[in-house]
Amino acid sequence: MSPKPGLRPFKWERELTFREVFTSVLREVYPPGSKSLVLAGPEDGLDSKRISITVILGHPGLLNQYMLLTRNKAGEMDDRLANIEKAFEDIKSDIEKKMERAQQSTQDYIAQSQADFLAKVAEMLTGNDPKKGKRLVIDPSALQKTEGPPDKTHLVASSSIEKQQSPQFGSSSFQKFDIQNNPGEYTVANEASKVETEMYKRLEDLDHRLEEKFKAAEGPDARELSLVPNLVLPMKFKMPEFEKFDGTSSPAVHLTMFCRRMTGHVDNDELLIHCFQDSLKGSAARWYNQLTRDKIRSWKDLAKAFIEQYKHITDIEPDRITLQNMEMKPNESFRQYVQRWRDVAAQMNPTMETQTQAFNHLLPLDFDNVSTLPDSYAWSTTTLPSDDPCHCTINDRKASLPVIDIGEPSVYDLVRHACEKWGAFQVINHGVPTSLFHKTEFQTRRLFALPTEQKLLVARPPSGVIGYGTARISPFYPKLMWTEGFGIMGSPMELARKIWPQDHAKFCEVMEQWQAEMKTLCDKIVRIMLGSLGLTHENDMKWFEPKNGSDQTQCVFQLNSYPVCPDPDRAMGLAPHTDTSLITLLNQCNINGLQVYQEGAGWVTVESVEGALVVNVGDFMQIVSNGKFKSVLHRAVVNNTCHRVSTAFFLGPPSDAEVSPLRKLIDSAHPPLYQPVTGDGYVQIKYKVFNKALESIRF
Ligand SMILES: O=C(O)CCC(=O)C(=O)O
Ligand SMILES: [Fe+2]
Repeated sequence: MSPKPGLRPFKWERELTFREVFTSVLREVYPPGSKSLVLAGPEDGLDSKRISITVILGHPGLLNQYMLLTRNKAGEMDDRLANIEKAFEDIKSDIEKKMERAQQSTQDYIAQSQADFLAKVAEMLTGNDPKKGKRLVIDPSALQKTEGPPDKTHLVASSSIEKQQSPQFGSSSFQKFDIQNNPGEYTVANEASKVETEMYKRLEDLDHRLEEKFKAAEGPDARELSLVPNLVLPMKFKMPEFEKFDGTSSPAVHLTMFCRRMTGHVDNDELLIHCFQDSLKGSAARWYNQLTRDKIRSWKDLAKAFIEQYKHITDIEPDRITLQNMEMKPNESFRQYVQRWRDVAAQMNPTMETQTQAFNHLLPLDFDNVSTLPDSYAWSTTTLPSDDPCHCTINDRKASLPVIDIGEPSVYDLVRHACEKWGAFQVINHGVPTSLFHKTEFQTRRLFALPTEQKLLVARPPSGVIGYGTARISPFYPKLMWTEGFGIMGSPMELARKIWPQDHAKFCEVMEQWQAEMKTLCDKIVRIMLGSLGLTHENDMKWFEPKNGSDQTQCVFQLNSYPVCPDPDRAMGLAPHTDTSLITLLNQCNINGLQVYQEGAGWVTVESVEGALVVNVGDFMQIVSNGKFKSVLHRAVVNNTCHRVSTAFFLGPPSDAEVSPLRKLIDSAHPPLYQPVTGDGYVQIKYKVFNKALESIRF
């Protein structure tokens, strides 16, 4: 409201208590000695909501038109204020007492309700008929004082200024008065009664809600909900920990894993049905919950319904190649990667490869903690394909792999002969320092002597080459191999730093030196091999020469470890394979284990010669030589006396180089035997068909 016309308004706005309204206005704004003042009523701008007061200093000529308050009048007001204050204090303390009582009643009631509720739940759980359980009881004495309509106390003030509103329920504003914009009279309600009424209402609500809850709990009979109401849990039965199925992996794999966990109870249909829900989560758990007894009468029914429900997932299961190609993401920890890999593997058809088997092909055994040969490592003749030469047990001791002195004048003939007959030979007098042999072996042993956990810090991904892991050929055989390996390409710095954060320099230095020596020696040997066929690097294998100063050949350096084996006759170090290289330089580190296969002779042990290196003809050399040189089939066996290590350096063509039989070796009598392939293309073929790769590109 606007002030009276003609008055000069003076506004003073601040939050006020009831007391302040009087004391401040009368004593401060109009101090003793003031002649007169005009105190505006609500109609003159008293804004009760904001507890503000507009005091209007009137023009002296107009003063008499308004109510005149003198100091005496102010004294009267003081007295009345004191009375009102006292009344207020009384009301307040009354309210507080009643509030306390009401609060106590509520607490008692809630405690009582909770006790009743728990009793009901206990009854339900123990199988007693919940309907006969205790009813929810409200202690009437606790609420006695709150019954009946709330009474009201009216305080009537003689001045419109004294109007006040009752404090808000639940607010902490008992000290504060609102001045209601309601002329005439003001009322202070009996707040205690209001509080109690409110409480009572809330308690009723609560009672109602609890009753509803009980009804819901009692509602459908627990027996109705169970698929197996008559289930009796076997004595001492403990629910196994299941891997939870969430509707996104293969249902068949899940069923298999579930049944494995339930070993010993697979004939107990009711138990299987009951436990199966524990192996589900999310939408799959919801699917289980809507099953009814008329549909699920046996475990078979449930398994069938489950497969039917999730069969679409089986249709899209990934194949093994998908798995092999799953790379570790840059920001992924190894454990996360393993989990992701397992998840994908779990979607594979179990007949193709079970999850566990699949992962075994990636992570080597913790050899230190195994004293007997696990079944998955036990090889027999039936483990190998029937057309595999491993079936042949002949070992002609008289035949042995040629040892060739590289400085000999007849080296070309010797090499040519060895490559044609054996696909391999041993080379001596090669110029690689003996001390480097020792250092390399030392660092190799140092690496493999580390605890498995530490080696797993640099685990090799399934389709990867570098890092620690099983033999890369492992997925092609049904049994696992007694070996662990570490792949390097170029500098091993990144991996070595993860293994030995402070102490990797020597390892890196030695491994790099060895690779450099091996590369030089490979070049020399390839020249001799090609030369023995009347060819040269420069003219016949242009891709072999460095382009723009950079060497494009692909070199992989593999460290192998074959720990002492408790049952070497039934174990396999490295199963038969040919190398995916032009040539391989192998250091047996003075312990026998390598065997090469020779037509008519069978598996021949390559006797370790101090300081010698084994040269294997690889698949690429067989292609470029148009089959003249044989890529040697070889394997590694294990022993029960000493921990064998070996190092293999594989020299390959640049990944984009076209590899095909060299032209000079082709004429009408010698047509090309192999289709051209790129370096990478052939590696992919090998990943798919393994030992049949050469055959698969044959014309
Ligand atoms: O350790 C051995 O003797 C054989 C190693 C081997 O053949 C390979 O790493 O490819
Ligand atoms: Fe090999």
